Amino acid sequence: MLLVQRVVLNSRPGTDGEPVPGHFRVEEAIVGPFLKEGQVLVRTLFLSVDPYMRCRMNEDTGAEYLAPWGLSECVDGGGVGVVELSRCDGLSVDDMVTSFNWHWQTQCLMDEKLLQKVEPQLVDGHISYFLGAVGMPGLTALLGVREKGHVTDGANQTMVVSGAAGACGSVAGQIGRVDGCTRVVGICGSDEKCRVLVEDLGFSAAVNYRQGDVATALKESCPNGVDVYFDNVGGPISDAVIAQMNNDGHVILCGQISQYNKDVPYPPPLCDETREALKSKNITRERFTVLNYMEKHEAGIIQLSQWVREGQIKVGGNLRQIIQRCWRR
Ligand SMILES: NC(=O)C1=CN([C@@H]2O[C@H](COP(=O)(O)OP(=O)(O)OC[C@H]3O[C@@H](n4cnc5c(N)ncnc54)[C@H](OP(=O)(O)O)[C@@H]3O)[C@@H](O)[C@H]2O)C=CC1
Ligand SMILES: CCCCCC(=O)/C=C/[C@@H]1[C@@H](C/C=C\CCCC(=O)O)[C@@H](O)C[C@H]1O
Repeated sequence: MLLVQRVVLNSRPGTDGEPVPGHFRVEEAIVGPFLKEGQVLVRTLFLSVDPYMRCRMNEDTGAEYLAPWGLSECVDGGGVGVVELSRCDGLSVDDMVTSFNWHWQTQCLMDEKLLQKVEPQLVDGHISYFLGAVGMPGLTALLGVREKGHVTDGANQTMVVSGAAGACGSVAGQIGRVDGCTRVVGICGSDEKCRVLVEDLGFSAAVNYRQGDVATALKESCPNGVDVYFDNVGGPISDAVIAQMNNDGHVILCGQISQYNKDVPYPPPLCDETREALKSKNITRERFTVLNYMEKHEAGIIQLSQWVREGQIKVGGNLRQIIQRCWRR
C-alpha cells in the first residue's frame, strides 16, 4: 500500500463565481495494495491547468463531452508521468505516458486504456511539452488553423489571435506564419507578453488589451483589415476584432475564456452588431473541438514535434500555466 497526496474539489464557485484556491484541498490517501491485470502504477511528473477545467467545477459543465468534477473527489485532467509498476503487455517500467484523465495525485493506479505512451526523444526530453505545444493545446492550434482557418499561402492574409500568449494562441499564431499569412497579430494582457510574442515567437505585432483602446491599436497593426481570427477569448475583444474583419473572412471559434465565469451557454450569445457583421460580410464562424479530430492527432504530434525541434515553432515556456512541480515519492 502507498500513501499519496492528492487534490480534491472542496466546493464549487457557482456558475458566476471566480475560482479561488479554497475551492480545492490537498489530502492524503491510500493507493493499492493490488495492481489488477491491465493496470499500471504511475508517478505524476507534470499536470496541466486548462481553461475548460473552470467548466468542470460546475455541477453542469455545459458541454456534453465534459464531466463535472465530483465534490471531495480527486480532480483530473491532462498529465504526464512515468510507469513504476506494470501488469500490462503494452507498458513497461520507466515508460513515459500521458492521459486526458490524469488524477491530480502523486502516484496513481491507471488502466492501460486511458494512457498513451509518449517518446521523450520527440521533444528532446522536455516531456512537459506533451501537455503544451506538442500536446492537446498544440493540436488545437494546428487543427484549428488547418480545419477552420482557410489560410492560403500567397493570399496576403492577416491573422489575429486572441489569448495569443497562451498555450493554444502562441502556437496558432506561429502556425499562421508558417502556413503563409503575411501578418500575424496577437492580443494579450501585458507588455511583457507582447514583447515575447514579437521578439521571441515572430508575431508581426501585439496588442495589450489592458492598455488603451483595442480597436485603435488593431487598426494600426492590421492596416489591410483581418482575414482570419483565431478566437480564444470571446466577449468585447472578439467584437472589436470581428468589426475589423474583411469580407469572406474566417473566425476559428476555439474558446471563449472571458465568459467562463458567467452563467451563459457555450458558445455565449453574440451582440447584435457582431452577429450582423458576420452575416453582412459573409464571415464563417464554426465551432472547433480538437476531440473531434482524433484520427489526425498522431500525425499532428509528429508535425508539431518536428517544428519544435527545428526551431520553427518556439515554446513559450514561461507563458504556460503548467504546474511544474515535480512530485516526489
Ligand atoms: N476548442 C478546443 O478544442 C479547445 C479549446 N480551448 C480553448 O482555447 C482557449 C485557450 O486555451 P489555452 O491556450 O490552453 O489557455 P491558457 O491558459 O494557456 O491561456 C489562456 C489565456 O487567456 C487569457 N485570458 C484569460 N481571461 C481572459 C479574459 N477575461 N479576457 C481576455 N483574455 C483572457 C489569459 O492571458 P492574458 O493574461 O494575456 O489575457 C490566459 O493566459 C480557451 O478558451 C480554451 O477553452 C483549449 C483547448 C481545446
Ligand atoms: C464549455 C467549455 C468549452 C471549453 C472549450 C475547451 O477548452 C475545450 C477543451 C477540450 C478539452 C477537454 C478535455 C477532456 C475531455 C474529457 C474530460 C472529461 O470530462 O472526462 C481537451 O482535452 C480537448 C478540448 O476539446
